Amino acid sequence: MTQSATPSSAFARHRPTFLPRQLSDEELALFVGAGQRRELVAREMIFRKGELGRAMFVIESGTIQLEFGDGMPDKLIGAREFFGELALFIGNHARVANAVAAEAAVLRVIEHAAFEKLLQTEAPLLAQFMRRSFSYLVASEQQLIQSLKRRNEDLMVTLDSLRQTQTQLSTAERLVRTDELTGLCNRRGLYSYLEELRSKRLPGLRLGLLLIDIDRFKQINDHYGHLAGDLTLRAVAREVQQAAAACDLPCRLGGDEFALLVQVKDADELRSRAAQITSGVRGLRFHAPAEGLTVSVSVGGSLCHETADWSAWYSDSDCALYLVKGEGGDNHRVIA
Ligand SMILES: Nc1nc2c(ncn2[C@@H]2O[C@H](COP(=O)(O)OP(=O)(O)OP(=O)(O)O)[C@@H](O)[C@H]2O)c(=O)[nH]1
Repeated sequence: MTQSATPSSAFARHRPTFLPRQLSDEELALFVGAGQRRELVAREMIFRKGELGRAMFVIESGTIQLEFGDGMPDKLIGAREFFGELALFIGNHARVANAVAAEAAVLRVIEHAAFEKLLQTEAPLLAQFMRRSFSYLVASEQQLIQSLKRRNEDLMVTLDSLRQTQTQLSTAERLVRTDELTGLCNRRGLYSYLEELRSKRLPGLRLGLLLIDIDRFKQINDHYGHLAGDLTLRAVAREVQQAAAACDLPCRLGGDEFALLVQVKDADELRSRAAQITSGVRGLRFHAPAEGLTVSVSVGGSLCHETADWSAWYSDSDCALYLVKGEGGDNHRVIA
């Protein structure tokens, strides 16, 4: 490919693509003879995108920059090349790019009337010129379609990786709120649940809090080992989970302490949930390494005052739990 005139240093930095569109000696002579000479200084505008054109241009010397915009790369064209020909082929054609002198240049401007005249006197040469010109335009369109396809593919890949990141983020967010050992919500999960509690309330139901603490859990660890302790925590977590309805939140607050935040009709329903947990845990049976182990829990509960907050609810239920522990555990007590 023969390159056009050297672009100025400003253009060398963001050098656009060169495209071969050089006229033959005969075509050049024809257009130089028929066109008006126009001299341009660097950065002089020839036409703007969207303007209706009625002339084509042949470059005798210098470099012209075609700026298509919309993220398309600019083109630099030079001596013996031409541009703006669609205005003559189609008539009143809106320019598809800005044309600006990249450096001082000399053009031949072929107006509509001059072109019509050439069509009559130099038909074979013009037919050859037009054929070549159309082939070039078709090739450019195909190039454009290819580049749009590539851009579309790149966009799909970016979208895909964004979706993956989104999934990873929501997985990470879920993990941060989940207790690893039992799969229940952890304290952080409980706090974010409390922030949205208002939107989760069901009409006509009271809020109740049960605190569940495993009795003498340290002894279980000491006697049966830490693994058996973990099995116990998982088994108790399942019992707490089973006592929860869809609108309730079972969670592990830490160590051997669990909580169940429920929405119930009254204190009796809260008591029956507490009883379900104590009897469920009492009935647990284990395989090795916790064979022979029996477990019990103490459950303290209270109905939550609507105007109070978590720390007040916790403190009320903890008082009830303290009473059960003081009486030897394996029981429940609900303060209404
Ligand atoms: N296996 C196991 N043990 C844990 C875990 N987290 C805390 N613990 C143990 O749980 C025990 C809790 O002991 P305490 O707070 O004295 O409670 P307790 O022995 O149940 O005493 P009471 O509540 O008064 O009956 C400690 O020995 C902790 O090391 C855990 O994730 N796995």
